[in-house]
Amino acid sequence: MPTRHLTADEVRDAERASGHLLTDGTLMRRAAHGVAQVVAGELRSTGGCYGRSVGVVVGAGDNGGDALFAAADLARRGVATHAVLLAPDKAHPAGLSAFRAAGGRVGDQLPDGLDVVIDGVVGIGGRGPLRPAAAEVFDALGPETTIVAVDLPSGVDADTGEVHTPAVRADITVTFGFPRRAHLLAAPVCGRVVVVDIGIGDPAGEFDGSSKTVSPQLFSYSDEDIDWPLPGPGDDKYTQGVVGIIAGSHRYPGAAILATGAAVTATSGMTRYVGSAHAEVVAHFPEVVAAPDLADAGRVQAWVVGPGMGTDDAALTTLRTVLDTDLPVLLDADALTVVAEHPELVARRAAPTLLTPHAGEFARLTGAGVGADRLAAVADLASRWSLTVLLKGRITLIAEPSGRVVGNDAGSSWAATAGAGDVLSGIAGSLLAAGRSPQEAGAAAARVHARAAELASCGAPIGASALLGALRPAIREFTAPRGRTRTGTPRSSR
Ligand SMILES: NC(=O)C1=CN([C@@H]2O[C@H](COP(=O)(O)OP(=O)(O)OC[C@H]3O[C@@H](n4cnc5c(N)ncnc54)[C@H](O)[C@@H]3O)[C@@H](O)[C@H]2O)[C@@H](O)CC1
Ligand SMILES: Nc1ncnc2c1ncn2[C@@H]1O[C@H](COP(=O)(O)OP(=O)(O)O)[C@@H](O)[C@H]1O
Ligand SMILES: [K+]
Repeated sequence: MPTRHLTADEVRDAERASGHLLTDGTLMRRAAHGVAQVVAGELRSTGGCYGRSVGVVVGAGDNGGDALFAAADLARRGVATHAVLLAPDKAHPAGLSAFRAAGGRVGDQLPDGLDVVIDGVVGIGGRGPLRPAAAEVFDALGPETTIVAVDLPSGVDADTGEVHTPAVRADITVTFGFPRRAHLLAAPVCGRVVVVDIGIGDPAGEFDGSSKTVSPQLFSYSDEDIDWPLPGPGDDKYTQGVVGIIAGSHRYPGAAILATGAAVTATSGMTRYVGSAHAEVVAHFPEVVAAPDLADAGRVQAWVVGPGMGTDDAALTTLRTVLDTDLPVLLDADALTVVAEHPELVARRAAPTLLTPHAGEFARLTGAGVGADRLAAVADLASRWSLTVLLKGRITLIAEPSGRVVGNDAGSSWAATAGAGDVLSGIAGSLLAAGRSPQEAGAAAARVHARAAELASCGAPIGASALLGALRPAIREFTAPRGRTRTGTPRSSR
């Protein structure tokens, strides 16, 4: 099941709906206990709790309350605890009493050599960057100290995921009930995210696209949510969807080879190529059925158009022809530049359409930069143009016109290399041809692409050819245990 990421307001609604659990402090005690459990687990994995030392940085709100109660819990387990109160008059009174009663010490700064420091500066009530006094405390920590953020790393916006400067960089983030948007949108500064059950329910329930639910809605997929198309006993080369790639040129064959190679690798069945790099493509991948002109291409179930195709009149004509069909079309790179000049090309399209811009192409399409709120920006374009938009980056966001957005954290940044986008377009195009919706195709492609980058890299820089080379082992991780159901029902139709 996809995981929904809530806004701060939705979290507050969920907490309020829990009634007395909020007002009598039960939620905070459960939250604090969850934080203490995670910190204790961390200490146990490196030698045990007793005699270890933990610091807490405490702000003016309930986030600081969570941190103080958690530290009190740890103090009772034999951990030496030290607190810095950033706003001494406003520190959570009951939390502070519990902390002192458990033997915790309060000072102006934290001692050196702490095992763990708990960030209880701000949570969902935080606005803007970490203030200087708090930044000073975190800057003084040595690299050996593990930072555990309560709810969110302070200085990170809960809803947009904007990482202000300065902001805490956490090793672990412990949150309550449901992940917030920032846990996905700002994943690289959250570290490992642990969601503790504190007994509250999702206020919006299942997303139904109705106007009562907030829009956009952000989801993330687990590996189990990826439904990769596999050939069945009744399949032949045509039944699984034929993808057509229009990319690259005789002078610049790279994009053609990378996109076509990715399509060949991603699914079984057939890949067609159209363009002046046909000879180079076939030399690399003899299984590709290639033609120089669109008129001779043969039938396909989805088109990928754009990487390295140029932006001249011929490109415009080709684009118009492809977009006039009722087939799914993925537009990338040069095709996006052309569409930015000619938005009428996609305006009346009813067939599935997927745009895959990076930030620069996105700015060309909208006339404005992506800005700090990437989620709002991508959802807005998808809704205004009534098509699916995949915004590339470390966190890839795939937005449908309905306001449903799927995000994928690549987990590493090795894919930030020239030509990696061509590979992504080939993967996503072949999934479109296999009948996946643009959002499903984009989400599955982004996930497998990111995994391939990690597998190819193993800690060293890679080029796009290496990423393509690791695509098959990456896909295998998503298909191996889930090829068959016990009743023979295809998974995609359940
Ligand atoms: N409401 C509840 O029942 C629960 C709340 N919980 C905790 O409570 C937090 C929310 O508490 P609050 O609403 O009190 O808000 P926070 O504690 O997140 O922050 C609000 C306080 O921080 C100050 N502040 C805002 N931005 C700042 C900045 N950049 N630097 C320094 N100070 C800043 C504000 O003036 C305000 O005093 C959650 O994130 C969670 O940790 C948990 O205990 C679970 C239950
Ligand atoms: N910092 C990053 N971390 C992880 N993945 C990234 C990062 N930057 C870019 N990517 C991914 O790498 C690919 C780059 O695509 P693109 O910018 O179109 O490159 P090109 O046009 O050279 O092929 C996309 O899949 C994108 O999501
Ligand atoms: K925090």
